[in-house]
Amino acid sequence: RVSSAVQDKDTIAKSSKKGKTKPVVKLDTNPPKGTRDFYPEDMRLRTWLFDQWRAVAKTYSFLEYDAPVLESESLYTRKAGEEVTQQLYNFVDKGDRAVALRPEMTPSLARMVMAKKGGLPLPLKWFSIPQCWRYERMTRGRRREHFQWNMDIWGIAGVEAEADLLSAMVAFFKRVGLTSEDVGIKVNSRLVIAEVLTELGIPEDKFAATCVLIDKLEKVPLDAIQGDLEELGLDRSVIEQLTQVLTNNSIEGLEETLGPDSEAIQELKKLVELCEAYGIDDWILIDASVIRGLAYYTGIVFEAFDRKGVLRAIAGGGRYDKLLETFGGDPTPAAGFGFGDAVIVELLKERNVLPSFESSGTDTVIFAMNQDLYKVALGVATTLRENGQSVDVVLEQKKPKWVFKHSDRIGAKYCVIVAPDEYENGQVSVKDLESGEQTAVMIDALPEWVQGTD
Ligand SMILES: OCc1cccc(Br)n1
Repeated sequence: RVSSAVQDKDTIAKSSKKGKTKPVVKLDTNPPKGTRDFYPEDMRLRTWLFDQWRAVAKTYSFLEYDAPVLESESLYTRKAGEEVTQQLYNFVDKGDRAVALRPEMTPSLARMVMAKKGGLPLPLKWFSIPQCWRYERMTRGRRREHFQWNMDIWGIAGVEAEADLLSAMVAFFKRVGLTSEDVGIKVNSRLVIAEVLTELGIPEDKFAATCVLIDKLEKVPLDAIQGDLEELGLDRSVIEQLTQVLTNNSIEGLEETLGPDSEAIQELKKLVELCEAYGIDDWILIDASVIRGLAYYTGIVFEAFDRKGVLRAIAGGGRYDKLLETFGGDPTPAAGFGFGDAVIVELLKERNVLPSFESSGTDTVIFAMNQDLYKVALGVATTLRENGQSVDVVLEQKKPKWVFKHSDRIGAKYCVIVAPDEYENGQVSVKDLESGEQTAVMIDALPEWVQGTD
């Protein structure tokens, strides 16, 4: 029985066969709410972006890993009010298990590291490009999935890890044609907040949730989080004093507040020195207002942004030394970043540095002028493919006009025509689709011809 939802007249096309009306449900061709289809041209862009991410990961000697998109919900049941856990794409499966589509990759990575119980030689530098999910009421029509380049270093306690990660982030920006005029990376340390909260007598077990609240303050006025503050037992004056400190955008300014012995100041100074050694200091800004919305960050945090201030954060990351312990694992230092696929593409389009993806990448379209020569064309196609060309065989009898139009539409470079006259001389006709020049080539000489093409 077709569900009542599709019984309405708009979606049923009546097909009358022998007078019987058999309702045919018209398929809704949209992808599920908040998700995207990637048609070939979209896929070429996505593959190009992932190739840039993989190339940088390789030059930084990071190894690729992956994990299921479906995880136990228990990986994300942190009680710090983070957006990412409040918008979990979760459900109970047919085995009555509480599961979720991963909203981020770091907990899966932590699970994988923990599963090896110290059997993994540290430090490890791993990367992944997982599709991550959230279930947001479509009030704002925002996406529910994105691909996020994750780069993480486990086993290094010093800011050397953060500096290497920042350098990798900059290497990507430079690789895709962005400069430090286009993008900056704000750097802060949650130790700044920790030291201020300690000074104000706030117990350490409230730090994470306070950070999440402060991060929310960037988007909503203080009144909107008053309830959360009271729930945390935080006096409004604490937040006002804290936000005062967070307006600092220099180490010197912070030093006045925190004093020269501050651990936060020491680590920020060292990180800046290392960034100078990487040659990326012109990308880096100290900005004490950067908190990031994930509860598990424990030290340095950073956020890449477009300097015109038009777009949302491009990428973000930081140190999360306690994550494994929250899963019952051994204390293991860790730092990493996440880099979404949507904002960076918006930025590249806006800065006009996105390559064109119109061409299919096909080198040669081949067709037989008549059916008798079809098998000859297949042999020629095989020779061209075995010599490394991407070859599109016209699989049905078509007139040259159609073939040239098709070749042009897919952006092929050459068209090989198998025609009776040339074939009698053991040749095919090759048309250079850019110059329009057409020449006869011996079939036996095609490997050399391929080598001579660009
Ligand atoms: O950046 C937060 C996030 C998580 C999962 C999916 C999407 Br879209 N966005």
